[in-house]
Amino acid sequence: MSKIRIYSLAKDLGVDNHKLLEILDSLGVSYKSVSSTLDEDTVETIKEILAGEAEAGTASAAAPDATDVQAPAQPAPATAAPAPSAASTPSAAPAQSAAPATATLTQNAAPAAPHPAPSAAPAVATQEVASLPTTVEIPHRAPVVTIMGHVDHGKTSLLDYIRKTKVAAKEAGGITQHVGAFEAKTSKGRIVFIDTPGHEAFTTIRARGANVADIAIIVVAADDSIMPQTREAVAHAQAAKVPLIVAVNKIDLPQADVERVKTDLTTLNLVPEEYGGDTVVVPVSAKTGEGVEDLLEYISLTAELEDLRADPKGEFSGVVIESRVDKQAGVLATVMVQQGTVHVGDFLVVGENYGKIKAMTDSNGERIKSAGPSTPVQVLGFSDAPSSGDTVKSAKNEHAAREVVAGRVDQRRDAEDARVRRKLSLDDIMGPLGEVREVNLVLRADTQGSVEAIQGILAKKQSDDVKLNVMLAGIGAPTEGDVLLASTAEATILCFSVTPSGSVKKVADQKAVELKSFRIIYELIDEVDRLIKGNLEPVFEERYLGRAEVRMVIRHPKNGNIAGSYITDGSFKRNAKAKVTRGRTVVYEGTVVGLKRFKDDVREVQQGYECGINLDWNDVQEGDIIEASEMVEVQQA
Ligand SMILES: Nc1nc2c(ncn2[C@@H]2O[C@H](COP(=O)(O)OP(=O)(O)OP(=O)(O)O)[C@@H](O)[C@H]2O)c(=O)[nH]1
Repeated sequence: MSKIRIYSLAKDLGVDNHKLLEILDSLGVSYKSVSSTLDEDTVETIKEILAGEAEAGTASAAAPDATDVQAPAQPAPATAAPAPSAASTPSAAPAQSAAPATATLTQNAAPAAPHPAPSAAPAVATQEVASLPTTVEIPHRAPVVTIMGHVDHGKTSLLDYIRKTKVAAKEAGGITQHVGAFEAKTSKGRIVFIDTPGHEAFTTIRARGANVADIAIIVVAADDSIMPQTREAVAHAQAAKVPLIVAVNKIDLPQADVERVKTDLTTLNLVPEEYGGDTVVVPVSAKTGEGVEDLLEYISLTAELEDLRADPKGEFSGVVIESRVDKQAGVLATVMVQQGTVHVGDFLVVGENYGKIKAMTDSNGERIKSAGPSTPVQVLGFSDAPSSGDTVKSAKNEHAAREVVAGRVDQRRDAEDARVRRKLSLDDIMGPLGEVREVNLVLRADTQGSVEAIQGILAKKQSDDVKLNVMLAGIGAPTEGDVLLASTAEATILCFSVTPSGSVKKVADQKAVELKSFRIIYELIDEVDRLIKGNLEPVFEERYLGRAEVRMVIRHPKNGNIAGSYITDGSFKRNAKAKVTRGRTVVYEGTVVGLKRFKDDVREVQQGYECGINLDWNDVQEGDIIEASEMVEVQQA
């Protein structure tokens, strides 16, 4: 017998994937995903364990106890893991979010109740899980998937095929509007596809701090293999830390070469499972539909492992996917519900605007009254079009919505003011101590050879303190996509022997992304050194400034006691550190908060002059010696 994947074995044995993962955990067998393969010995051991459990189950069935209450009275058909089939009726499939233990049990199968994440999962026996109260658990939600890939590799066709076969056809006369997302019903539950260009899901939306996609499908045409935008798509998915599945499309073409794609994927550090890695590669044809069911099943399996949950009863929050202004209807915004439930009539706040939902439609264009997690809805009711990636919250009433908006306006103004006034404190400059700093880079060069050479040098520059992350390394001039990636990941774009176009430079400027071009490799390396240094924690040392003798104490009605002093050595500066000694004892350490010459505030006073020193301390006495010093950054080699 050859190796078998975990999910295939689960299907063969009629048990839940999580059940198998629990057994593997208890056996100490490591796996990366449900599509990891198992060897023959492990399969035999699993079968023995399950047989043992079945026997024990039969015995306990004879003498039922409290944990068996959920077992069906009649033997049920094996529906726990239906084989993917285009013929399966969508309505028969329990929605993933409707997870309560309503699924019929097979003899060993766990109910379709929410499962704990496999890594965190103690090996709880199936029947114990069945007896746990499901009410305390946050229900599962449907996965949100985005499809990305190189131009013409078939993203739109694949989405269209899924939409055509998996979305209930609209009633005649109904108008289906483009809302940027749709829901597919599969034999494994609901899957939500975002059909805005994948880049947007990962750049515009992520740049605003929201993450809308749970899983990325990277489409690669089997006759073309890895292309520049494939690399970009992979980099985006990796930067967003979402699991990715590779769909090798166009396998119906005679020149299709799936094996070549698999080999090429390894150059992106994506090692297909067949080669011992953990990248799921699914051959499909958007034209004939071959493999599409498998792809949907892999999406569901990945979602199951991700253990995606959201509370429909929790506080509502969502993300704007897209918005447009309709001449007749007004502002139409597509919002992905992430938490809680949104209702017609609710007040929503987005950015510095709010609105009351006048009407809501689902992705089929049907009017709906409410929507729960992982549901894309088109909302009518905003007065201004919100931007993609904006977070949407609800407010109790109009008054509360206004208050939230007013608070945000204030906050923005304060932040703007602060940016103008900002002076860095030592803590700001130094940041948290002892952390490994990361320098994110996007690398563009003229040839594969240059890319590899630069990457080789960069690898040697890493240290315990600084990690260099090359988010994307590609051949050719940087693209706007690179800039968006760099902006989200706070990366610097380094170009070697390639020239960025004017439009790319403009976007980089707008997004405040550093874009630097080099013709000499050592200059590029010098820049990397500078970036590394910029990331090193600066070292400061205290440097002596001067000394003053307190000759009289001046009582000031507002500023307290001021030390009328004579600078005997060096100089004094405002904001310098101050140390006061009386005899041999240090009586005060603080800051020179003010310096005066006669009635004027001054920044600095030199040796030989008299001045008033305000220490923001009232106990200064005649005869005290004040010493001033300042913190200076030490240049590191
Ligand atoms: N033979 C074959 N052709 C396909 C398949 N999928 C897509 N195509 C064709 O490939 C071309 C590009 O497909 P699209 O779906 O527009 O590709 P895309 O990736 O969405 O392209 P952009 O939106 O331009 O980035 C079209 O002519 C499709 O008909 C497939 O599975 N088999």
